[in-house]
Amino acid sequence: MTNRTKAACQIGMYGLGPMGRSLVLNLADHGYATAAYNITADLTWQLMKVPELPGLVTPFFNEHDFIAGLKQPRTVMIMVKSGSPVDQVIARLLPLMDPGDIIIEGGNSDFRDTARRLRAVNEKGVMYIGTGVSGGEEGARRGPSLMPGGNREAWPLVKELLQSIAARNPQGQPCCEWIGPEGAGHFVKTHHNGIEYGVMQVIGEVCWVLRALGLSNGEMADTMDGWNRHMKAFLLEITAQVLRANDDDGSPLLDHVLDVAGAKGTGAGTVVSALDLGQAVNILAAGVAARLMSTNRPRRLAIRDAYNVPEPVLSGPLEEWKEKLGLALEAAFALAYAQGFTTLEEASIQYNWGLNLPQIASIWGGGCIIRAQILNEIAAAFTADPKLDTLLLAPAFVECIGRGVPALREVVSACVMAGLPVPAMNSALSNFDSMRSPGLISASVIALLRDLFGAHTFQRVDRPGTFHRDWQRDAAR
Ligand SMILES: NC(=O)C1=CN([C@@H]2O[C@H](COP(=O)(O)OP(=O)(O)OC[C@H]3O[C@@H](n4cnc5c(N)ncnc54)[C@H](OP(=O)(O)O)[C@@H]3O)[C@@H](O)[C@H]2O)C=CC1
Ligand SMILES: O=C(CO)[C@H](O)[C@H](O)COP(=O)(O)O
Repeated sequence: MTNRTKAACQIGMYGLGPMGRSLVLNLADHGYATAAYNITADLTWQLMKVPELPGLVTPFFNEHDFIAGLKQPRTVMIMVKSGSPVDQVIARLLPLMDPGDIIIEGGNSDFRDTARRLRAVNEKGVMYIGTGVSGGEEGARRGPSLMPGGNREAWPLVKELLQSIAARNPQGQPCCEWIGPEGAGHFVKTHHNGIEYGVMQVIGEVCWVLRALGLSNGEMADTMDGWNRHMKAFLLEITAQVLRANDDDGSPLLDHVLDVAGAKGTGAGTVVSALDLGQAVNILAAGVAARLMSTNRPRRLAIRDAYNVPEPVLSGPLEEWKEKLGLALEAAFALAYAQGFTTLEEASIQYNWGLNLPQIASIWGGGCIIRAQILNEIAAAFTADPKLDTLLLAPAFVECIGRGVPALREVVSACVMAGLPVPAMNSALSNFDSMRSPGLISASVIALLRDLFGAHTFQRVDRPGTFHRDWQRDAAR
């Protein structure tokens, strides 16, 4: 450590992978003297090679110097692979820190882990913030959406710093506000990713439909751009970008890409934590399951060979298809975002977090991967009615979903008949049909089956209370 840097840094970044490195540069751009450390020196050297590395960035090569290089009370942000690496890093840093210092952990952590870490760190008097960070590498560099939660008393100490590096939404507000206690910040980020899974799967399915209609990649990209003029969704924007990307030989990159989609786990985390809260997030779950099914390619190829099924082909007037698909896409998006927000609302109640839903919509309005015009409508809906039970009852949603569902139904039906899998669009439709059905006969049947085999009782439409039938007596008759 040089004299210039001795205890001079306002924040330390532990972890210089794509996200940590970008956040370091973002912090320096905003005038924050930043200490940078990575467990292996390679990534630190890579950071030092960044052209015109701002003078405000100071690399460190051991943890003692890194912590000693921070102004007190110290603020350390951890940006490493989620899971046990976070625990390992905390275990190494905590003995070097003092009461009043702050740890900000910004990976995609499970919210229960965050609550556990917060308690452990607090025992030493160190404050803990678990923050969601969204926007990928470019977002982290130029302005991410940030979802901090944990020790509220730490918020005034880091608010200015975090808000200064965050994106601004279309209304000019910083995409960073306090989310809530314990693991609330990471919970909200996980569910952001769950929505991301759902809408990415919908987009992928729409691309497949366009391909089955015979469109070239460029035509598909133009179609996305057309829809995106009013949907203003970042994921649609980058879909057009990837559809236009060419390989080195000038051929479309998409045509060379293996049909296997990875997943680091936040989608599954969304589904599990939603189920824990009694929420069925079937559109988001369809996104998770579709990626899982893509991964075993040898098995898929063996099944394809065993059944010898032809590639799906769709036909019909192209302009009509595009119009239907656009409406179906909008409705499926609306249903996916609605599922995400319903779980947030439920988490807020069950965990007593006091989540500010309009504010979360506004934080997601810029910087993050799921930013889109629809978030303005979501913010407006929860502002107009803070007790709104479901977005499906908000006037803007009633209009969008009501308009789009007939088209969604036609698209899903045609795909089912052609053998083109559209699990997310199908789930969106099933979700809507289940929610708007006056009587779910299937549920009544299940209620009786459970009563028959397990004496679980059932309720009646004509009388209050719970009932059990003497099924043995029926059988004896
Ligand atoms: N990439 C993205 O788009 C986004 C990522 N995130 C989350 O941010 C976090 C960082 O992501 P990203 O930058 O992409 O990189 P990775 O998730 O790939 O994590 C890489 C970093 O973790 C460090 N690391 C791994 N194991 C350990 C360990 N046991 N002890 C100390 N350091 C360790 C690596 O150091 P080394 O290489 O030297 O081992 C490297 O600095 C993750 O939780 C990720 O889920 C959040 C939003 C977006
Ligand atoms: O958090 C993110 C975006 O919001 C990360 O890019 C995350 O890795 C995406 O999830 P997955 O790897 O499961 O696709």
